[in-house]
Amino acid sequence: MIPYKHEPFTDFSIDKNRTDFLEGLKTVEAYLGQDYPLIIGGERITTEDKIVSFNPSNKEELIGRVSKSTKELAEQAMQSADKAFKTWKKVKPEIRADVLMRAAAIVRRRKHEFSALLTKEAGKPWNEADADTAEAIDFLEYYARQMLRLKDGMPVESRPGEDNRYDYIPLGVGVVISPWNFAFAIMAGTTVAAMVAGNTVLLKPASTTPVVAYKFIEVLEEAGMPPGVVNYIPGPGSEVGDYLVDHANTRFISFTGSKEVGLRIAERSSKVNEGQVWMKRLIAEMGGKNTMVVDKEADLELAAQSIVKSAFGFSGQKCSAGSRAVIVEDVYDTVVERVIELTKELTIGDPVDQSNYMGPVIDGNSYKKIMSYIEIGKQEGRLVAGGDGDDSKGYFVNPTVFADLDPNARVMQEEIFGPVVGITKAKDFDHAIEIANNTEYGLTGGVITNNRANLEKAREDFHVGNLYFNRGCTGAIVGYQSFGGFNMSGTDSKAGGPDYIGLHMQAKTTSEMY
Ligand SMILES: NC(=O)c1ccc[n+]([C@@H]2O[C@H](COP(=O)([O-])OP(=O)(O)OC[C@H]3O[C@@H](n4cnc5c(N)ncnc54)[C@H](O)[C@@H]3O)[C@@H](O)[C@H]2O)c1
Ligand SMILES: N[C@@H](CCC=O)C(=O)O
Repeated sequence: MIPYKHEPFTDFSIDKNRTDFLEGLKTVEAYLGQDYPLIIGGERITTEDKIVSFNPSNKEELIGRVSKSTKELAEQAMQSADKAFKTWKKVKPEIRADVLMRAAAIVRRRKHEFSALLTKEAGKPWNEADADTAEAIDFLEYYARQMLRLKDGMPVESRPGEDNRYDYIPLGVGVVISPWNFAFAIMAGTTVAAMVAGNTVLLKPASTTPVVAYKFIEVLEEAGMPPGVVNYIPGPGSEVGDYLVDHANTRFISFTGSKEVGLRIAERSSKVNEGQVWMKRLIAEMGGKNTMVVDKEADLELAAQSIVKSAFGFSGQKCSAGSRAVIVEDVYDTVVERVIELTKELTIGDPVDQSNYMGPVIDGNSYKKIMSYIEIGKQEGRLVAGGDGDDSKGYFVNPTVFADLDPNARVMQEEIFGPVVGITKAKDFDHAIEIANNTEYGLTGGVITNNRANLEKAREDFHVGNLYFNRGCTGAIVGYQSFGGFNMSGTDSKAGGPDYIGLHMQAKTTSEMY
């Protein structure tokens, strides 16, 4: 097997690549508005009640109507996953890994179609959609290889006349609950990490982006996944999610989403229900309130560029987004001025048009939430860019910058999950790190400085799971910058990291005397 290397991003300055992406859009446009069933035990099940997926750039454009799971259907899926586990766990790890490698090849062949679907269903600009698809391919390639690394367990010591072994075995049925913001990569990555380890999966994708998840299950089937190994059961989190989290047969839950839902799952999953003979394992990846720190000895253009890119890439709808900046007072005015200039240059509109840097936010609820935070920001700080939006056709919020905020202001503390960045002034570098740490989250952070001692100070004291020096704080690459955070950002389960697959297994010791 060739060594893992991440999937390169598409260079859209090349004519051929632009044409290919436009072809992808045409392919997707030809299947817009279709109905999609649930997939339980390989069987297609259609329900009357539907989840309706719209294009967030154009509320009138229907992406698809997806059958909606109920508790009864979730129960059926649980039984099917339970049955499939009995055989899937015995399938050789090499064969399980093979399904992922084949799936990666299929997605790679249909790369621009998948990205175009993300542009339509999630409102992703071309480069962001391309990165999401590339990350999905990376998860497939990387986790397949990681499984092969773990398939023979770990070496342990033996004594004369004794053979000791340390093997990894799968856990059981896992519930995978995924978010809409990396509708392909995170949905696919969390699903295949669980299945390649020999578990079976109940996948509940986010209700705003269920179509891309359906298309991915089709890919897994084409790649040789047996029926029942991954069951596709979109449905309301409050009904289907709670039911499966509480279920006595659920062995583990892999959740990615907000702090609020993550904590609810943590609480419910810790309760032992009737018939349950294990403590459920929880992998939770939650929100962030991530800070870009700018020192006085720094490349100030790089600082401004990094703040803007981290804040407004995919309209700030990344858990990694740099939603706050802390700038040392000596360079504060210069950096803020440049951030304002760069922000005002950003283009916003339907991401189908490649020239738009930013597309919409995901839906009406998100639009309302972001606009209400913008009103709060106007009371708390100095609005220096943006501050408005337009939801007449789609959900567009202009990139918004608040300066001169108190570090404890709400817009500096609460996850807004939209194109809003708050800026505050620090007396010196130590003060900047202190402010950067004054949040309940601990996901990503960035430091822009040319001072080696300050970089080392940040390495030790800036308490985040993913810390970046002299670059922005988004865009972790599978296998290179394993991703996951501290504190209220989750269980620091590092997606795309060398120990991630291990979280989906349990170690068994056997000791034989000769
Ligand atoms: N740390 C990470 O790796 C990471 C990655 C992406 C997104 N996020 C976070 O996700 C959030 C945005 O995504 P979102 O809006 O989809 O989050 P969300 O918490 O609203 O929803 C996430 C998933 O949970 C489901 N859900 C809702 N209620 C549930 C319940 N009671 N039981 C079980 N499942 C339930 C939803 O249907 C969805 O599938 C942000 O907070 C962002 O920071 C974190
Ligand atoms: N892994 C992504 C963020 C995922 C959450 O939204 C990044 O590093 O930007």
